[in-house]
Amino acid sequence: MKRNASNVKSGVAREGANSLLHLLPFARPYALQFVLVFGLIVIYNATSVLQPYLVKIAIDKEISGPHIHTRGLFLITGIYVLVVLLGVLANYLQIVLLQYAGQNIIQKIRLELFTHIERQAMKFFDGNAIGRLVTHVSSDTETISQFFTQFFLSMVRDGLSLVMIVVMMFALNVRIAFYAMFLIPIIFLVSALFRKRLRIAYQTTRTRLSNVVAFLAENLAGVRITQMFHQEYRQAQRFDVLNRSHQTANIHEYYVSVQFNRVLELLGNVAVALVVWVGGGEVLHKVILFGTLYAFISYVRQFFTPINSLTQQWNTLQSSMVAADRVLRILQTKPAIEDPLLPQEIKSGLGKIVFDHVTFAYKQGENVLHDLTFTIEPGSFVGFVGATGAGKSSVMSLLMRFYEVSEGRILLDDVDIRHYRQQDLRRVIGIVQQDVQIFSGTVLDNIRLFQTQITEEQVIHAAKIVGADDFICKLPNGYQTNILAKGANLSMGQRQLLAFARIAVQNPRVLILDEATASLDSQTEQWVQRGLQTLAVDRTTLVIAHRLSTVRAADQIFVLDQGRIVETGSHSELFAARGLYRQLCEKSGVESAYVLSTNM
Ligand SMILES: Nc1ncnc2c1ncn2[C@@H]1O[C@H](COP(=O)(O)OP(=O)(O)OP(=O)(O)O)[C@@H](O)[C@H]1O
Repeated sequence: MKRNASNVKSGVAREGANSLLHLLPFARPYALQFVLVFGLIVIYNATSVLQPYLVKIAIDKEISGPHIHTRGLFLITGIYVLVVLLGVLANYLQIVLLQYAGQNIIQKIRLELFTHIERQAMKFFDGNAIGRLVTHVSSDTETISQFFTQFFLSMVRDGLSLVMIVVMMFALNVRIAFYAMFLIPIIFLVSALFRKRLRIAYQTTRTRLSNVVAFLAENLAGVRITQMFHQEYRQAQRFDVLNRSHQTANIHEYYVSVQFNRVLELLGNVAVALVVWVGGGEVLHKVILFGTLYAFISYVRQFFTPINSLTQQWNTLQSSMVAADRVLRILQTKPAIEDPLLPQEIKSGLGKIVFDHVTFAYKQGENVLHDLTFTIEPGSFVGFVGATGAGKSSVMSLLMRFYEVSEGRILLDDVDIRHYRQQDLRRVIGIVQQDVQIFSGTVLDNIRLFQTQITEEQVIHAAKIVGADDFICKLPNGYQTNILAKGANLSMGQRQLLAFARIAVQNPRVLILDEATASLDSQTEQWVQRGLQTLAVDRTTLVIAHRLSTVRAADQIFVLDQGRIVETGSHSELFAARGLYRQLCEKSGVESAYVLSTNM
């Protein structure tokens, strides 16, 4: 069992390492910077090991020698200062270059990730929570950059530093060097023991922090519901539990880290004591000079810094591997819907729509639409009605090609929509949903969706057509008014009118209204209806409405039931047929009153 677990673990590590390798091409353009960084690290390390050696020369030759050489002492002090300055400069340049490369690498990975996510079909978003995608684009890329900056830096700088220190010690005196090395196996043993504890502590803290963040994101998004159901106290308690568990993990992480550092410090001091004991004896017996002993003490002290740093880097490596794995998994997910190699131009047709034996399933084997066949004539106004879950929105999603049909085909102006480029298709089909998406920016930006080639005059003209101009002009800065997050400073009806203006600007030949008026009060619904009527002129318009009044004037109404079209006809035909449509009308009191009055 244990073996299995370790096999799984090594498999995960291998995958993580492979993922990091796959991301290396992002670092390739900065190869020169990395080479320069390497050179600068060598200079910096050389200056570090040179410093104790210069002091040794000063002590042995100039201070404790038979003659006092003030000039020599001055010269060595000067060289020492120059060496220190060179080290500082090399270190500074190395950090700047490495950060430059690291930040450029994340910027490129982030852009690639974002554009890749944007190209994905809706199926991808069904399986990947938005919160997680945000984490991948923001913090996972940041973690990967630490691999290029911290991990790479530490491996080269600290690894080289250890080698240089050991070489210097052996060059100075082999016997004392052996004594100084005496503790190395113990240091490695301690490091290995702590590495595991540090890794677990680090991962626990990260996991608990992401729980806190996920809870926070979910709750802030649903804060209205929390307030509506007076759940503030209960949610705060749940948050407190998560927050405390993160606090405990964080304190434990520091505790392990401090323990490790102190043990290392203790071992370092034991090593110094050993060197003082053995080296001091050698000085007394005049085998070595005092300066050499000083240099040894300095090297032993220097020796522990890279060991500490290298041990800590395992955390960076582990988290970079996990992050690289997640990022790569997204980058390697091919969009479920691809454009054809030789796309067909969308000709200026009128917007005829044909569903030809269309069957569709979100999950294989669970069909939600069954063998739908119908034709919508260009410029007509059709309604889709049916109980919740009947499949109305799914029909529209297929027409927009957010999902791919499982069987059959959909034609727009007699061409299978799979022969068009998705961009072209969506340019000629406009959709307005009940929940209007508002972006940060001005009213103008939101209507023209940041397409600056659309002039302000065109935007104003579009707003006038749908009747949005009136309320926009009353806003503090008119079209230049900044809209608050999620359109908080606009009413639901105003947001709908804004969405209509968006459509009017784009001037698509097909218009889809997905329950656009479902939650408006009757006054607002009236002006939204007026906007809609103007918008629908000369366009094929498909409306989904729970309020049947929205579609009673439709040329044709499709009644859906469990993914099948069960009735088709005009309002009066369907009402007279006394089928499902009539039942739906009678269920909604307002509708039946209207319908009955018009039928009498
Ligand atoms: N993204 C999805 N993944 C899996 N199943 C889905 C998804 N979207 C809808 N469904 C399922 O497909 C069926 C049809 O849903 P659809 O949203 O098309 O119905 P609808 O008639 O528009 O309902 P409503 O009026 O409530 O919006 C339902 O059973 C629903 O649970």
